[in-house]
Amino acid sequence: MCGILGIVGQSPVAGQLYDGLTMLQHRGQDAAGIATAHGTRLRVHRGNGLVRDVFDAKAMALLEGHVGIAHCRYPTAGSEGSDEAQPFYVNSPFGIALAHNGNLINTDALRREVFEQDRRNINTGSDSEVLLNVFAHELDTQNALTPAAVFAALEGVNRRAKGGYAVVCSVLGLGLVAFRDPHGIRPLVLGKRQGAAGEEYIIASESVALDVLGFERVRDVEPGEGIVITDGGQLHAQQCAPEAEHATCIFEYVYFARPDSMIENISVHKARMRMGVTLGEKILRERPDHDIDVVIPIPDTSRDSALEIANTLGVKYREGFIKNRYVGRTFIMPGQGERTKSVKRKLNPIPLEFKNRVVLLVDDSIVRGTTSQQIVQMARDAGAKKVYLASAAPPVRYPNVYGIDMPSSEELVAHGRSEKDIEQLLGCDWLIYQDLADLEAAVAGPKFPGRKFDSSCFNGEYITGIDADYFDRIKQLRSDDAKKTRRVS
Ligand SMILES: O=P(O)(O)OC[C@H]1O[C@H](OP(=O)(O)OP(=O)(O)O)[C@H](O)[C@@H]1O
Ligand SMILES: NC(=O)CC[C@H](N)C(=O)O
Ligand SMILES: [Mg+2]
Repeated sequence: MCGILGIVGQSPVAGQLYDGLTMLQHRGQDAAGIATAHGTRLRVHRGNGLVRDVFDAKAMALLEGHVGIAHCRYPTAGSEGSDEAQPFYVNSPFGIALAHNGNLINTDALRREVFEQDRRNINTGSDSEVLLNVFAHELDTQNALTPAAVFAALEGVNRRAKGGYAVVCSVLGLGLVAFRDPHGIRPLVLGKRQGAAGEEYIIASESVALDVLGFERVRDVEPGEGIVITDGGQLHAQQCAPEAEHATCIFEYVYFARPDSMIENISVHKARMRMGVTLGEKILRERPDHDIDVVIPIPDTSRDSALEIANTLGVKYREGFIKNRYVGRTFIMPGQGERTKSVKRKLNPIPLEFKNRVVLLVDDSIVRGTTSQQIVQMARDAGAKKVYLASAAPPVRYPNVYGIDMPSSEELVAHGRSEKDIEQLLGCDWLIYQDLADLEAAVAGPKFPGRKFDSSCFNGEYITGIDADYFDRIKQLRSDDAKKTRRVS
């Protein structure tokens, strides 16, 4: 998952883009970049690393302009190289920089089309560079640079691109353009702020970026909608795709987003708390006479649901694992070796919370099982009498193809295994998963009962439809083995 944002301000925006990007760092730790529009030039600075590593004072000073976009990357396509850091830039038409969160599922076909029909070269393995060139071509055919021309171009993009995409672009001579795929798989939110000379706007992956910069949340960008905010601060919005089923990725609520974000008018924090209540109720249904002494979260993301499980069970909640604040998120690290090593460096137990107790460890999700396998052992080593494990999400059995890098089902611990098999593999005394219907109801909450989500990694139902051979192709390109081979060669 990547983090994206764009700002149209009345004063230089580079510093604000930097601050906003640090609020989205949890969405991508591999690379970061900013592009600003200044007169007739688009200034771009990008590179591998965390936001704080990529930018220094000199780079920031060059990022002049009152309009700009920013990106932090968690790769799902191409390589991890610095040439695939975003924003991407094309000089024709007009000069466009683009930042993309998501993943296209027809990249290969589009790449061929772009080369053969649109006569554009794609220089990297990135799906986002392909998307930029599709947009550039469609805008070029409009022979105008107006909001109406952009909306017509976006109709073309939405016809051609398939998959998950939330996008911000800086178009020289016009302003900021944003759009979201017709199903609204990836999140995108619009905010505004009163400047001295009128309104200033922001568009970002998550509302936390708005909070820190003093923008008020206006609304989500609608699925299939295009938004143009001109350099002068005029906002234009139009639907650019035929109506399609709205299905935001449920994994945003489970793991990706920060709890202090609002996505589609749902508080991520509250959604996670409700997941805890429903899972607590399931535990009580399955084991009314349970012997759990203490509920312990596996920090960070599981905390909200773990607390509510404890409240529902009427059992103590204890922070038994202390997180090293200088180690990032392990799941979005690129290689399995690094992920495995990082769990130990990241989480350390406080033995007195485990000694002679029956502990219920709670995680938000179990994907490859990297975290849970080690944590269960750590709990035993710390003296736990019995170790139970609860997952606030159902078993992840299918690849994600819309912006989460889990391309190969064989790498998923739950793939092809029963819950009993997984319990054994993870080495716990009892493993309990949330049911999918409960997860969906918990996220929808009382305000949006029956709301539909993209839950493909749990049920294998892909909202865009998917070619039968797609999974084999991405497995060859993006499995951990394929990445390892690429790094060595
Ligand atoms: O089964 P796995 O493949 O290990 O993946 C799932 C784990 O990875 C994530 O934690 P992460 O360390 O990325 O971030 P967090 O600190 O936000 O929980 C998630 O919260 C689970 O703990
Ligand atoms: N996680 C994402 O949103 C990734 C964006 C894009 N597919 C890339 O790999 O750079
Ligand atoms: Mg975690």
